[in-house]
Parts: sequence; C-alpha cells; structure tokens
Amino acid sequence: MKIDVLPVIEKIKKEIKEHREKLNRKPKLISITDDYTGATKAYLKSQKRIAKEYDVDFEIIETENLIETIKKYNEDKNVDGIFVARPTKTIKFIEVAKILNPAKDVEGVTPYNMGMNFYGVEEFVPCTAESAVKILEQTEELKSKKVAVIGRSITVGKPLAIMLENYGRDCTVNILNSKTKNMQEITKNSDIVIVAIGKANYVNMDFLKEGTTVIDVGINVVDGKLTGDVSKEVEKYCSVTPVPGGVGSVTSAILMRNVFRAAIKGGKI
Ligand SMILES: NC(=O)C1=CN([C@@H]2O[C@H](COP(=O)(O)OP(=O)(O)OC[C@H]3O[C@@H](n4cnc5c(N)ncnc54)[C@H](OP(=O)(O)O)[C@@H]3O)[C@@H](O)[C@H]2O)C=CC1
Ligand SMILES: Nc1nc(=O)c2c([nH]1)NC[C@@H]1CN(c3ccc(C(=O)N[C@@H](CCC(=O)O)C(=O)O)cc3)C=[N+]21
Repeated sequence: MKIDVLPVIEKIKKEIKEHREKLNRKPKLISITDDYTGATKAYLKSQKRIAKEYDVDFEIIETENLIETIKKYNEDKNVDGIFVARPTKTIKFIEVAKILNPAKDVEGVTPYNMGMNFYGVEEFVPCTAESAVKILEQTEELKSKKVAVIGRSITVGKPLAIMLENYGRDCTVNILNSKTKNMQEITKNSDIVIVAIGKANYVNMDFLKEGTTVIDVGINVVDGKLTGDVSKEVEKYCSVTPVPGGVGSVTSAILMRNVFRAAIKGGKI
C-alpha cells in the first residue's frame, strides 16, 4: 500500500497561511551550492517551483567560495533563510554549519539547532527528518514502536533518530550504517523501517516482515527518473511512501514553512 502524504502537506500549508497573514511581506530564501549536479540540482529546481507556489522570494547561488558567500547573507537584512546543499565539494560541510547564522538556518544544520533537537526543542530541524516524522505521526501511534533507520547522515538519519526517541514519541531506535552486521535481522524485527542511503531499489522484502511501515527517503536519478531506495515489490506487502510523491514533497513544504518562521522571528534565535 502507498502512504498518502497529502494530508501532511495540507497541514503545513495551513501553518504557512497563518504565518503569511502575520508577516505581511514576502520572505526570502537563498539556496547555495558549490556542486550544482545530481540530487542537489533536482532539489534546488523543485525548491524554485515550490517557492513560487508559496510566494517566497528565492535565489540559487552557485559559488566556489561558500564561506564568504554565507557570511555575506548572514548579515543581509533582506534574507530570512539560508539553505546550503549537501554534499559540499570545496570544503567539509561542518565548516558551513559552524559559520551559518542559526537564526537563518532553515534546515537546522548548525550546532545550535542540532543541539536544540537533542534537548527536545524542534524549532529548526533538518526538513527531511521532520518530513519523515510528520508522515509517521499521521499514519500511526508511535509510542514504544521499534524503528530501524538505515543511514546515519547529519541531515537525515541522525536527527531523525533523535526526533523519534524524543519524549512524547518514545520510539526505540536502531541507527544502521554501511558497516552494520546482520542488517536484515534488525530490520525484520522492526515495526517501522526508514531508508535513507541513496542506493536505488536497495531494500526489498528480504529486509522486511509483512505489514511493516516503510519510509523511503532515497532520491536517485535512474534513467532520468526519480527512484527511491526501496524496491517496488515492497508496496504489495507493506505500507510505503512513494518516490516521487512522498518524503521529498513534504520536505520542500517544510523548508518553506521554516523560511516564514525565520522571517517572523526576525533574526532572533
Ligand atoms: N526525500 C528527501 O527530501 C531527501 C532525500 N535525500 C536522499 O536520501 C538519500 C540519503 O541522503 P543522505 O543521508 O544525505 O546521504 P549520505 O550519503 O550523506 O548518507 C548515506 C548514509 O547511508 C549509509 N549507507 C550507504 N549504503 C548503505 C548500506 N548498503 N547499508 C547501510 N547503510 C548504508 C551510509 O553509511 P556510512 O555512514 O557507513 O557510509 C550513510 O550513513 C539520498 O538518496 C538523498 O538524495 C536526502 C535529503 C532529502
Ligand atoms: N542540505 C541538503 N538537504 C537536502 O534535503 C538535500 C541536499 N542537501 N542535497 C540533495 C538532496 C536531494 N534532495 C531532494 C529532495 C527533493 C527532491 C524532489 O524532487 N522533490 C520533488 C518531489 C519529490 C517527491 O515527490 O518525492 C518536489 O519537491 O516536488 C529532489 C531531491 C534533498 N537533498
């Protein structure tokens, strides 16, 4: 069965509408990349479309000098939100995270916003992590569920695992990585499996028991088409988010909501 994410998007749209009424001006998002290719290109293009839909001023900046560019927009009063695409080519992403202004950090990648998530304060958390959590909250009661998160990246796997463990959701989470042994044993023993690895069609029924809720975060471009990390056959036995039309479509809506949030906070953390 395919999981329908439209109700989640509707809720976010409602939040954005309330913010817009409060704000009374167009907020502005700057998306910066030093490697405008592949999944980054796909995402920035879809950001452009969605920014227009939500009436957000939007600009893509391609640069080889991330640090100077970020410093400039950190100070620019006309810019409410700054997004920097991963992976970065010219410097390590942590250098970006260290200098980005937390008040404009609409993807929650700075140590300040990451740390707040550890405290259970989820104001700016990585949009994809929030997207997966919002979809799950819509589909089922999370309390005491056993969850396997495959992938441990700083913008997806790790913050997502923390959010699911935070008080109120109370899941028990395993975070799996490329060195994990007996992966299939762990995933088969889970109620919920979240796949965020970037390998097309990698997870099939060998990893899952029937009836598992599966969240497919993967965005891979195969023969020019968006393809997830979960194989199509899984849909017959499990509830699974489609690609496209799943996690990715919620992610961009959350990013836009965060731009409104940052604008309303007016530069304060
Ligand atoms: N839908 C959306 O909105 C978004 C989608 N994405 C997509 O999600 C996917 C993951 O993104 P991201 O987290 O940024 O990617 P990264 O490349 O940063 O991280 C991938 C993670 O997957 C792990 N991994 C890779 N292969 C395996 C394997 N065979 N078994 C177990 N773990 C494995 C890696 O392990 P190790 O650490 O050991 O190397 C790593 O932790 C990509 O396809 C990306 O395009 C990303 C962001 C948003
Ligand atoms: N700092 C950072 N954060 C990211 O979240 C991030 C990143 N870097 N680098 C690249 C990957 C890839 N990624 C995509 C998300 C959505 C679509 C996409 O196409 N979305 C469509 C729909 C897709 C769908 O429906 O599933 C849309 O928004 O309309 C593509 C790619 C984000 N990433």
